[in-house]
Amino acid sequence: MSHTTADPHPHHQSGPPWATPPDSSMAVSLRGLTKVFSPGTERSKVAVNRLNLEVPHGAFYGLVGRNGAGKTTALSMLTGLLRPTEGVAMVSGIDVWADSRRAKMAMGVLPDGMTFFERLSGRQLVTYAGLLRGMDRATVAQRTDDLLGAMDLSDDAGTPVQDYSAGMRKKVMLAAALVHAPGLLVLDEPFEAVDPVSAANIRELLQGFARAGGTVIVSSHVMDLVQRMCDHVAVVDNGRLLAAGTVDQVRREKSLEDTFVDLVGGRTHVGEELSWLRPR
Ligand SMILES: Nc1ncnc2c1ncn2[C@@H]1O[C@H](COP(=O)(O)OP(=O)(O)OP(=O)(O)O)[C@@H](O)[C@H]1O
Repeated sequence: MSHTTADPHPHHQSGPPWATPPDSSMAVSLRGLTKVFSPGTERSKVAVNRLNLEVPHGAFYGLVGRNGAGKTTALSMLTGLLRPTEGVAMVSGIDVWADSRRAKMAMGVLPDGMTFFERLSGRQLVTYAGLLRGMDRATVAQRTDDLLGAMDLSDDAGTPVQDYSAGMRKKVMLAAALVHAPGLLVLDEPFEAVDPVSAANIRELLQGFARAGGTVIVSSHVMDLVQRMCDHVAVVDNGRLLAAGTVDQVRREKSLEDTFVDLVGGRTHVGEELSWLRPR
């Protein structure tokens, strides 16, 4: 039996399967971005399916979708961490997979659930991230202090990252993503496990960055947060883009949460299906 899901492009066009080329005037332009895991096997999975997206410079873009919708996979292909099966990811006119070194210099990335060099202290980790980007020591030292302060980590700057809580790890990784002041920030679930005071500080920092012309892409499950914080939003489900645009265009007159549930469907009537789940 053939597994048609393994091949997202069954018609084998000769040229690329997108109508217009990537837009190099955008902060991010995705064309036909596709990831098939374990192609040609029974476990074959199309995690991201011909994603097209335009992110203008200065946008604060939210990426929302259910668990397993393909957000992390899409962001990993955009940031040079996971090679696409097909399609193009462009950052400020730089093709991420043709010129990944230059593309990576242009972005700050907070990957999902990844911490590197656990034995370094918070200060060492952020310092290392800065030096790795070719910055001079004095500037790195100044920015590291500023960032650790903004993340409420000054008191723990000397503690090894392996002893940090989940929220503290998230914050120190965010500081490491910001230290070289990139034009584009790509942040996977930046507020997960972060306390409300730190979240408010980070939100303010990111909004200031976007107001100054920087571009931010965040993935999140928290619709209320996206509605309040972002000016644009993209909804993905099953690897496909369901809607994208300004938050007001996407949600129209409703709340983003209601629009999201309408778009992706799938509300289960838990009360009926789990009727056994009742305290006796
Ligand atoms: N390395 C992998 N091998 C096989 N399948 C994978 C792999 N990584 C992700 N997937 C599958 O791809 C789909 C998309 O996963 P992804 O992590 O991108 O979702 P997500 O939208 O980030 O989800 P969440 O909100 O739960 O973090 C899921 O069905 C997942 O099981």
